[in-house]
Amino acid sequence: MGVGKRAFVTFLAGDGDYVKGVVGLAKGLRKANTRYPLMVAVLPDVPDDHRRILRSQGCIVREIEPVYPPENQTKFVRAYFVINYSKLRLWELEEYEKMMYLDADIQVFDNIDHLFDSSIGYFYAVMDCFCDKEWRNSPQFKIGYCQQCPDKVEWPADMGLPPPSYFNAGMFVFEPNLITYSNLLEALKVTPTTSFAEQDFLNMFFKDVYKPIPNVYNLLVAMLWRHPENVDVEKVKVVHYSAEGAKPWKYTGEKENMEREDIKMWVKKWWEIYEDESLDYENTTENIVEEENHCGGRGSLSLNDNTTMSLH
Ligand SMILES: O=c1ccn([C@@H]2O[C@H](COP(=O)(O)OP(=O)(O)O)[C@@H](O)[C@H]2O)c(=O)[nH]1
Ligand SMILES: OC[C@H]1O[C@H](O[C@@H]2[C@@H](O)[C@H](O)[C@@H](O)[C@H](O)[C@@H]2O)[C@H](O)[C@@H](O)[C@H]1O
Repeated sequence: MGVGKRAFVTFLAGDGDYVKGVVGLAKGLRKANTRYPLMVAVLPDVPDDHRRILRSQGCIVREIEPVYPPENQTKFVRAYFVINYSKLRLWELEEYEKMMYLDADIQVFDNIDHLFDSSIGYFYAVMDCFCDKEWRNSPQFKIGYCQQCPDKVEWPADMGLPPPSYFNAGMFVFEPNLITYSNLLEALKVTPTTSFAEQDFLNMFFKDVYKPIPNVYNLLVAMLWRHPENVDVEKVKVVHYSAEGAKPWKYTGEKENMEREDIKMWVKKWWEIYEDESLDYENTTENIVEEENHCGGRGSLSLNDNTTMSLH
């Protein structure tokens, strides 16, 4: 693996509007003064003009091949979740020692570079919630159990052990490694697909090395109404707009819970970053520094401590 090289990485598929999420994420990371670049792992169906937009925002654009699960009759909670198995390609990026994956519907409002210094050998992510109706076919939903409030409804002894801690796969800190990558692909071939697609698969695969981290690093907006007692809004660093109707770039406020004042506030904060031209890569100092360091085209910039971020 790459000695010391670190990067954020997100995933983009299709020619739709998730590209706006990635632009927002790139600008949010820049505003948070991260030291590390943002790579965008794109499927072949991401159009050239979207790739150009991402490069113009200083992102590293890397094409990956899709990963499909074995043929199966499972109905994913959302049909398009099948493309999310392509996240498994990220373990092939061995030129990086550590990477932090972020969904395109995530925004980083505070510097989280310190997460890259976590001990090696573990998989770091935030625990998910089982209360959304999308979990209605799960045993935990059927008895009203959620790991966010394990004492509210006790796990019945006759159902065996309670499920192990289960993470949301929209944000995680991991170490690319070709052996892990090969093991992931081999395991996928023999693992039946389930409702939450690659999120379920990754939870199964990394269950012995998964280390929960505080939800300030991936606040699922549904936590605001499902488990407000577990949320300290003042300390939130990362917001995950995963609830239905919460994607800021297509927010209308019409879906359930979207009329909440706190949702409106987080969507407004996302737009303030997205529309802030001073955060566009071409208007930032590192771009100027880069051009001073390199005659001609954009190369990789040797970061010094006071360099904010080089998205190149
Ligand atoms: O048409 C799509 C759908 C999903 N995604 C990527 O897959 C991630 C997971 O999908 P989504 O955000 O809809 O899942 P959620 O976190 O809302 O459950 C997105 O954040 C994007 O990075 C994408 O690029 N194009
Ligand atoms: O493909 C499975 C997806 O599973 C996760 O989303 C879910 C999860 O958060 C549930 O708990 C919610 O109920 C649901 O709304 C939401 O879509 C990840 O955020 C996403 O990146 C991706 O891995």
